[in-house]
Amino acid sequence: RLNTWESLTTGIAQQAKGVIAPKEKTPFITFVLGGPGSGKGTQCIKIVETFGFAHLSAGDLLRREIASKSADGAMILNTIKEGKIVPSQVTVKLIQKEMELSDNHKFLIDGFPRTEENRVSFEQIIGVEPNVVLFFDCPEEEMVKRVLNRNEGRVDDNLETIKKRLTVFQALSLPVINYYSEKGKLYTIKAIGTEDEIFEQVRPIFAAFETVG
Ligand SMILES: Nc1ncnc2c1ncn2[C@@H]1O[C@H](COP(=O)(O)OP(=O)(O)OP(=O)(O)O)[C@@H](O)[C@H]1O
Ligand SMILES: Nc1ccn([C@@H]2O[C@H](COP(=O)(O)O)[C@@H](O)[C@H]2O)c(=O)n1
Ligand SMILES: [Mg+2]
Repeated sequence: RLNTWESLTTGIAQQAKGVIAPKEKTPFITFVLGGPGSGKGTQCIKIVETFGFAHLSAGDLLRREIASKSADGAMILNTIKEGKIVPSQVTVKLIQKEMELSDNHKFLIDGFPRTEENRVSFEQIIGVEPNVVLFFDCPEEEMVKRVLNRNEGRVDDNLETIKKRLTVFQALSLPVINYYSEKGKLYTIKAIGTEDEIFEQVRPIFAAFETVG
């Protein structure tokens, strides 16, 4: 059985949808990592505006599942309330669907992979590795302050859940960050200062890839 990218590039997924042309361009995948409130989503908006990526936020896709009252919705809601990680199969399928529907070949995958299990599952199902991994490195105190001020009505933006999310980040997400560091794919951003100051650290990373082609 072909993985997602093999079927996209051979045109099988498109033909099934009634679209004839296969995807012509090699995918360019960026994983966007960092603790809760480190500014991933905020910087992704700027990257999309400047470099024309498609933004896929794993958290947003999961929240959309809850809102649509899908079969997994209740399980996802409970998991997010607890600050835990949703089974990889569920999250990767949501990302897969968005990638297949997109006309873009440049993807910013925000808040994923959160665990080694997420990472391996993506490699197996999607069949590609990231080109770039961004890590927004932010002090815990600042992350807590930002999340508590976010005011978007998220069920996990309260002190109790934030503490759990920080523990999960340390225990399960840092190993993923270390993995990509060892592979030479990690770009660490000092995620303090104004949004614009932080973006000035991000910009040259993608600018360098633009000139390479
Ligand atoms: N540089 C910054 N300085 C101060 N506040 C910021 C900065 N960047 C983002 N924020 C604010 O901090 C909050 C969290 O930012 P954002 O939602 O981008 O974080 P995130 O990493 O996506 O978090 P989560 O993992 O919880 O989704 C938002 O209210 C955002 O407006
Ligand atoms: N790969 C992921 C990403 C997110 N979750 C769950 O969603 C919560 C919110 O995610 P944000 O990226 O918007 O902060 C997160 O705390 C997890 O509960 C997940 O399970 N797997
Ligand atoms: Mg976010």
